[in-house]
Amino acid sequence: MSLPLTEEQRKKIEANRQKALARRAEKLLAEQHQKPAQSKQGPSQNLPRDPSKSGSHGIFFKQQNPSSSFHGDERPQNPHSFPPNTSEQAKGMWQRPEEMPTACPSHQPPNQVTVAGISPPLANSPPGVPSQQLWGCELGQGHPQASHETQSTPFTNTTHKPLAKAKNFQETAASSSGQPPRDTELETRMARPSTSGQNVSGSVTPRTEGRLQQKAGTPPHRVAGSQQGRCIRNGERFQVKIGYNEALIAVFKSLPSRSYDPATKTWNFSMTDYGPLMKAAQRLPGITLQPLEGAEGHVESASTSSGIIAKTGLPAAPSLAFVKGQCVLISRARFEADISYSEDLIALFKQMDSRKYDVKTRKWSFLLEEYSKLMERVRCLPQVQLDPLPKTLTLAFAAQLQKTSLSPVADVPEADLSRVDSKLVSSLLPFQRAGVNFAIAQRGRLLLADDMGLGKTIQAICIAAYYRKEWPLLVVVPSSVRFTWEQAFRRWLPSLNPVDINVVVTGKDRLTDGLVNIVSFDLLSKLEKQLKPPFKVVIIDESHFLKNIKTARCRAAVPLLKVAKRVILLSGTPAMSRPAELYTQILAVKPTFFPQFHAFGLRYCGAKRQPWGWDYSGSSNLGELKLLLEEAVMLRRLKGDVLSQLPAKQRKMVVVAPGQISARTRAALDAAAKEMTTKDRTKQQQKEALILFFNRTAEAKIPSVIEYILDLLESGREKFLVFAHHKVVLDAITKELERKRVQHIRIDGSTSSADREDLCQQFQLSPGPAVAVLSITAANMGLTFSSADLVVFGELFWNPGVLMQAEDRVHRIGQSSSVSIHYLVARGTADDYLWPLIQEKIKVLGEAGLSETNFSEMTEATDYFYKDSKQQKIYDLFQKSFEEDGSDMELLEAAESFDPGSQDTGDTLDESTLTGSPVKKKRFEFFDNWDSFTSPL
Ligand SMILES: Nc1ncnc2c1ncn2[C@@H]1O[C@H](COP(=O)(O)OP(=O)(O)OP(=O)(O)O)[C@@H](O)[C@H]1O
Repeated sequence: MSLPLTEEQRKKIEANRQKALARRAEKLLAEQHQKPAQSKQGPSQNLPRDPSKSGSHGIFFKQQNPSSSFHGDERPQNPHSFPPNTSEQAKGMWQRPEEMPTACPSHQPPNQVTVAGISPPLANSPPGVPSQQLWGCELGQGHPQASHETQSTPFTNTTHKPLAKAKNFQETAASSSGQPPRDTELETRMARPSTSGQNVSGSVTPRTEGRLQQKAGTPPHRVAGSQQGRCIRNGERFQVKIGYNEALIAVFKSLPSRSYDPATKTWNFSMTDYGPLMKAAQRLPGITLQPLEGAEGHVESASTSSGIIAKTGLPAAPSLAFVKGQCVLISRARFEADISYSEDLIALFKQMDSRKYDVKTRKWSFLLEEYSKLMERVRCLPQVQLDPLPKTLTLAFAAQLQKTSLSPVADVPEADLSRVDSKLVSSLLPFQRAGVNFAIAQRGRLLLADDMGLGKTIQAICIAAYYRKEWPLLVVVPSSVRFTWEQAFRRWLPSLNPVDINVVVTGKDRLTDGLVNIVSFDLLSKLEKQLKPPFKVVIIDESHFLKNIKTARCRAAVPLLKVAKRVILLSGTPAMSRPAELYTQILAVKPTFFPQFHAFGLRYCGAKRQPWGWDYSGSSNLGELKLLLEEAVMLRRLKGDVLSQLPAKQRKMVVVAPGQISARTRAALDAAAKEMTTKDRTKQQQKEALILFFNRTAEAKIPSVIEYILDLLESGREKFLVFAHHKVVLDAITKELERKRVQHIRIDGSTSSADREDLCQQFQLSPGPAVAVLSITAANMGLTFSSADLVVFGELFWNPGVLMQAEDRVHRIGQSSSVSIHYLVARGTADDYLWPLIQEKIKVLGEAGLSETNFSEMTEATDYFYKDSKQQKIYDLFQKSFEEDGSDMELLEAAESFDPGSQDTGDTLDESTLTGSPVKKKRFEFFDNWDSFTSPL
């Protein structure tokens, strides 16, 4: 690591530089005098006035001596690329492409190096990233991982002071757009007959310099002493202090970056316009502009490159401007150079067969197969730093780079699924089959990011079943859907013996007891020790739960995923607000892509250094990130893409966790069930027992329902309806939503008709996340909530007609999407009887042609109801009770007035009941940060 230069050292270097410049000038002048004929003609007559014109004829012109003293660049030069011979300078200042070195010589003397690929001023680089030896072309070929590595090097370069200035100028120019803004009207007016844009797609607008030559349009001489002014640096811009001059003002107005400050009555410009302005000013009679301190090279460059012979009669010097930019992937086949203007660079670009110029973005792009060639040549341009594509990209797109694949979309072969249960395979929708093919082409490592409700579960089970020989399988899921997954395995893999499915319910259970082991995120981190030997096949549902690398769940899961052979991540919303959230999921699928977060952060999170450290909350190069993900990590289809393959309604039965029912509630439920089946009870007593059972079910389900709602919100579900029946359930849900500050409305029996309409509108128009908490009986008709496409039934209701009506609050005119309906069903509660009852009734209605809906076709677990004699009895009782006149009313009233706190069971719904076990409590604390991860900082 070098130390920064002292002031004294800097002065000495500058003095030596000046001496060298003077010597060089004298020498050249002497040579000019010795060749009067040639000097009469002037080198400019041997040179094309505008190198870009020549470029259009397929000739590449390259200045031979960028180390020429006159532009003030003291960087040592590559003698092979730029012969120091002065006669060469005079005659061969521009060179044909065939004369251009195609690669930088690798045998440079240590004191003669070019700086292509180096980020000056290296002294400004942020610390924290290992230093890299960057001198010399051959080092450029080594592709420092990405620009950030270069920038991050704590490196002090003793020869880069003026260059540092130039770099600063260019950084302004290379800001987000990469090119200075342009005045198209002016361009049309002032365009010279340049052919620089020929042979490219779109036309290249003439450069500012050319416009200014025409604008000024004056002979190249000056009227001495008329009007004097000077340029003053002002941050990233410069200001011109000079009295009024009409011609000069016209020049100012032609510059794209112009800005007039009425307070100081001065014009100021970005450094990109410095050269053109100085050049134009030199051509105005009577105007003398003192250049910016330390930027004399710009002036020389400006005058000489426009064909004006400097007083010394010396050949044109190259522009001192240091341009810096990066390569960015813009499609599977092409990359773009995101860099500001450089004459040499444009000439080089024009040598590429696949070049394209985009007039809108003003950027050049090329086929990936020309990437290596281009980069090799760019490395030989001393004043250009074009950062390469990250290595990860060149590996992911190796086929395109080597020209073995030019297909605009990836070719995914059809997988042989003969080893997977035919029931599953034949049920796959075409897009689901394509998803399985993609996963197998990716060797079982992918992020399946299909929109919600598109059937990620069935696809994941199919992919995992393809690798069945490598099982035991681990399935990590939010705790609210553990049992739904169990049911899905039973449904889709009939070949799997149900006893081989192990749902881990407590921290004492074994994680490896089954062939299929289903565990919640939270329990996984507790059972980490049981992960040896590691699982070879792992499914992670709602993988965005891993987005925060600091969480215990992430720390437990990521190492496991890195070593697993197959990793199937599922998420409808892999990132909700920023690319940083994707990092752990990418790491899990492709551990070698970005082993260090910093590299990912610099490229895709717009990383910025702040006084407190690095800020990775932004985003950058998102198009490229998407391409990389689609190529090698992620498959994502939106509902709209596959709508024609989807049913209008998709129902899902969600088995909610019985583990969340407290011991007291469980005892109360059992007592009520017993009461219903006890002999010699009167009808009234049985009915009372049924009401109690129903009420206790409501109470028992509250924590699971709330957890499920919060899981949905965390998963990015923006708007949905939650139907419940008991007041106590509706109250608990709204209370929790208030606590979490989630926007919501509530409509129940106490809501007036006028308010219902208002609330409905409020929900419909709400732009962000919103939940409508609705009473099944009071809000099942007359309301439209078509801005949502998901309905959750926290409770079941015995009348399927009412459920259908409730579902249709979203499934109605105005709804353009397929809607998802989730029924939350709790085992060991009244749901055991209500669910089959509902199915039975719907079946009957269907047979009578009164209902098109068949629940069992689109829901898991049709075998949910286990018919032993006791259960049958309760079921019959339910059926009878609900069919009798007036029963509904009695049950409804009982539900409305049910207050568990007033029951004589001593079982109250306090905070701890809601939040359940200590594990749950912790989980709820996690959700307290909900706001922070759903909205950008
Ligand atoms: N090919 C299919 N055949 C029958 N039912 C299907 C099929 N695909 C999906 N389903 C059903 O559609 C419903 C939604 O599927 P699933 O829960 O897997 O969606 P998802 O993509 O995981 O949604 P989310 O992101 O909301 O969890 C389920 O009830 C599922 O059984």
